[in-house]
Amino acid sequence: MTPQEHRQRILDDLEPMPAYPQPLMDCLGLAVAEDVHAGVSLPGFDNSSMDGYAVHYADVATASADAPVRLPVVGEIGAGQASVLALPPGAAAKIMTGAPMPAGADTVVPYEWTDRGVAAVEIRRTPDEAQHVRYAGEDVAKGDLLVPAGTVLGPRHLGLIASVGRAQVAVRPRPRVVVLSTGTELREPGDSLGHDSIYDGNSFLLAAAARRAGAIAYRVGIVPDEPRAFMAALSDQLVRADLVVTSGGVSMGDYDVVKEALTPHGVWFGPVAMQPGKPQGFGRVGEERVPVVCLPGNPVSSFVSFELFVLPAVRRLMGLTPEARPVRRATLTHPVRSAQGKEQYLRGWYDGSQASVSPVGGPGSHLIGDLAAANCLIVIPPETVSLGENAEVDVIELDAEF
Ligand SMILES: Nc1nc2c(c(=O)[nH]1)N[C@H]1C(S)=C(S)[C@@H](COP(=O)(O)OP(=O)(O)OC[C@H]3O[C@@H](n4cnc5c(N)ncnc54)[C@H](O)[C@@H]3O)O[C@H]1N2
Ligand code: MOO
Repeated sequence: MTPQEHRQRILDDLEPMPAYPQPLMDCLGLAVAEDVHAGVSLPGFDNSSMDGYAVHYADVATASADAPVRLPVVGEIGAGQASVLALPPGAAAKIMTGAPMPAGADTVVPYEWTDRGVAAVEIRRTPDEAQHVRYAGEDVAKGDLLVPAGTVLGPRHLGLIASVGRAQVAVRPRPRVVVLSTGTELREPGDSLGHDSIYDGNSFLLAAAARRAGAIAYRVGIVPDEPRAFMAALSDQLVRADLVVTSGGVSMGDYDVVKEALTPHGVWFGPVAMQPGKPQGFGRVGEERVPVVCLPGNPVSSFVSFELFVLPAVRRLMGLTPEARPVRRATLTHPVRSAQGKEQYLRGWYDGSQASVSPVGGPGSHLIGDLAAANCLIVIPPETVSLGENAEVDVIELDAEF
C-alpha cells in the first residue's frame, strides 16, 4: 500500500460534517456551507464621502476664490443623524462622511473649499458635478452572490457578511479530535523520569498539529501498554470525538497495545510503503463508528503520518479543499540517500525565495530535534536511492497556509 492509497482510503471513508449556523466570530477559518447572498445593497443609500456641504451643483457651478458663492446653510446631517431629508435649490446642508445625501442635492463640497460657515457658507471653488457622492448599490447590489458555498471564511468575508446584516451563517464545524498516546514508558512533562522512561512528546505534537489543522484537539493523558486500560480510555473518549488519533503500539512488538486491542474490532493494521511511518492503522470504533487513525510511536513517524493522513482527514471533515498539502518543486543543496521501495520523507529547510531545499538531520524516526529545526518534508520516490546536489525534488512545506 502506498501512502497515497492509504490517504485515499481514509478520505473515501469520511464525509464533511453537517453544517449549522454559527455566530460570525466563530466562523473564521471554516468552510461556509451556503451561498451567501446580499440581503441589502451596499451602500444602502446615496451618501457623502467627505465632510462638507451638500449642494445643488447648478448653484455652485461658477464658484471661485475671486467670486465665491454664498449659500444659506439649512441644517446639518451627521452620520446616523439625518434630520435634513430634502435640500431646496439655493441652499446648502452641512454633511458628514457617510451621512445620507438629502433629496435634491447632487454634489458635496469639502470643508477645505469653503469658509466652514454655520448659518451661511462661502464656496470658493467649483466642484465637479456629483463629486464625493457614493451611490446606493454601487458596491454590492441586493441579491448579489457574495460568498459561494465552500469558501473558507477569512476576515474579509466575515466583514462583508456582517456588512449586509447577517449575524450567523451556516458553516461546517471544527471536528473534535482526541489524541491518545500509548506507552508504559511515557511520563508527563514535569514529572520525574526513571532509567527507562521518556517524556510523552507525541501527544503534544499531535494535539498541537490537530489544532493547527483547524480541529478542536483534546489531548488525553498517557495510556499504558495494556489493552483493557487502552479500551477503557478510548471508550471514555468516544462520546466527545469526531476523530481519534492514537500514537504508538502499532508495530510488531510484544506489547503493541493499539493493534492488539483494535484488531478484533475490525480496525485495519498494516505496512505502508514509506519511511518514516511504515506501520499504520485505520478503522472505525464504538457504536457511533468513530473513525480512528493509528499512528506509529516514533515521534518523526507520528508527525509525518499526521501530515500525510490526519491533516487531510481533518480537512475533509471540515469541508476544506484541497485536503492534502500542496507539493512544491525545489533544488537540493546537498546530495541525499534513500531506501529502495519506500517513499522517503526527509526533513528539510525550504527556501522559497530560491526554490531550494537543504536536508536537516538524518533519516532516523526518533530525531525530534531535527524535526523541530525543519520547515518541510523532502519527498524521495520509492525507486530512487540517491540524488545529487541540484537534483529537483518534491517538497511539502509544513507551516504554510493552504
Ligand atoms: N520487529 C519490528 N520492529 C519494529 C518494526 C518492524 O517492522 N518490525 N517497525 C519499526 C517502525 S518502522 C516503527 S515506526 C516503530 C513503530 O512502533 P510503535 O508504533 O509500535 O510504537 P512504540 O513501539 O510504542 O514506540 C516506538 C518508539 O517511539 C517512542 N514513543 C512512543 N510513544 C511516544 C510518545 N508519546 N512520545 C515520545 N516517544 C514515544 C517509543 O519510546 C519508542 O522508542 O516500530 C519499529 N519496530
Ligand atoms: O516507520 Mo518507522 O517510522 O520507519 O521508524
